[in-house]
Amino acid sequence: SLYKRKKEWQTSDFDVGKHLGQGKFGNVYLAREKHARQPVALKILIKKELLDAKVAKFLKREVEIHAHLRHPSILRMYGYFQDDQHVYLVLECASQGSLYGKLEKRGRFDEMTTRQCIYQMANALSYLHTHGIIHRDIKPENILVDGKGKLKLADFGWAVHDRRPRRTTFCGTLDYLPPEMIENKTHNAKVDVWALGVLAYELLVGKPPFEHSEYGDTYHHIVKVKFTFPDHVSSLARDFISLALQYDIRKRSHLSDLVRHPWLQNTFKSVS
Ligand SMILES: Nc1ncnc(NCCc2cnc(NC(=O)Nc3cccc(C(F)(F)F)c3)s2)c1Br
Repeated sequence: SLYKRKKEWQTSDFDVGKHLGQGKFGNVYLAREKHARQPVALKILIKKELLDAKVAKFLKREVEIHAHLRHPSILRMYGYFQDDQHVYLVLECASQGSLYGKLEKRGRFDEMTTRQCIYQMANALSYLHTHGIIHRDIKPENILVDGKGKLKLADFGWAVHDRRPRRTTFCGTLDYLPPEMIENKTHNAKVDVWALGVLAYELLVGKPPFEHSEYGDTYHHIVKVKFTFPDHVSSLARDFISLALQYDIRKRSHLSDLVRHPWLQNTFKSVS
């Protein structure tokens, strides 16, 4: 099987099939590894683009982190290989695509579906934090759905082994960033707790809590933690989300407390 392979993979070990998705630095294809006859997702990255964008070291760190992770709610990275133009990531295939795609189609999820999603992601994050890893990029685009409707956290492009607070700069959407990151203060694993609160809100409501057309307005609403719930959101869901969206990281719940929150109790773990 994929686990017991001896030598390095090469492209001839795979039959490449349909295009699954377009990522920031390359495309993802459905592929079959010829010997194990197992479907995988093959992410093909263009070396020149990685070098031009100066992200090669991030990718190296991601592979080192991701390849060693084993958890039912984390997308497996079986390995990687390269040739002169490309880097290939050999990934578990999530046949139902991304949670982003499902959310876009449905508009928003009901509470039961949302609770199942958040329960699985809270456990995946708890596993990461126990291993000293912060994901730092939790959002529906980075959460995939397998054939049985189980969620798989993916894309550890921004993940870090972080045992000490560090400074970093971000580009891209602010929606999921906590105050301490956009105010460029030190940050820690609690950034993922904040993002889990944003995720729970977005799945229930259909858009993230601080979304505004102007960057400046989003910034202002995040640092003031200014958001409102539509009437249909239950009081238990509001309580859960409010515990995660705390400005002060000392007041922001630990994941270990959130996984025990009444809102997440006895969820039956799959997304229809
Ligand atoms: N149906 C599907 N089933 C399985 N997978 C699918 N898509 C791939 C999901 C990913 C998992 N892991 C990833 N990792 C990276 O992309 N890493 C990456 C890439 C470039 C630069 C960098 C960095 F250098 F910036 F960090 C880091 S993409 C799909 Br659609």
